[in-house]
Amino acid sequence: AESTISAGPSSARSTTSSSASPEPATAAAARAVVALVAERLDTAPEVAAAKYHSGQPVEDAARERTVLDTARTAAERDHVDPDWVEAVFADQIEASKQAQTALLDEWSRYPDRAPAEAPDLTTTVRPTLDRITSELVSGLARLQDVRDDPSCTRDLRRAARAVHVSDAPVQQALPTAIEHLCTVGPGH
Ligand SMILES: C=C(O[C@@H]1C=C(C(=O)O)C=C[C@H]1O)C(=O)O
Repeated sequence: AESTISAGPSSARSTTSSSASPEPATAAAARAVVALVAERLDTAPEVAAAKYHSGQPVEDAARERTVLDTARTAAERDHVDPDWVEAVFADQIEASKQAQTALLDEWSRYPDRAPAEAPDLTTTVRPTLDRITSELVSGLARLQDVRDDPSCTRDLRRAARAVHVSDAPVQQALPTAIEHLCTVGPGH
């Protein structure tokens, strides 16, 4: 049956279309970015495992510079604010080190909880991180348009609460990882 649009008052069409609201776009962009942030942070146990077995320190300043430079270059290519992208990636690095430090501390106190094996950092984990870098910059290109919206922080927190990560030290580092994603709210 064809629907007929009656001119009666009960079916009066609203002059404001629901698609005019910025909210859904903000929520969707926030969810996509938080999923990538969580995926990146969830590599911390593997990175920590590699370092536990190799004895390498958590911090690798040269690698950090490479990560930040790669993110900046991708931002410029995708027309995203490079300073914002660099600040967001600095948070990702900080959050990863926070989770790694907590895990290594736990494993040194309770060696039976330490992973028996570790993936290779250079050939396995870092290539994964590099793939996420480019995906995250694309996600930030979408979030950029709504990062000033008052709803950005709320949508981000909501997405962060709903996201699943592997363990408590990773979960605890999430607030650090989302700190500068929106231009209003925490950190501003
Ligand atoms: C993840 C690592 O640990 C630290 C965190 C980094 C990151 O999040 O990209 C980079 C270098 C390290 O300071 C790593 O060594 O690859």
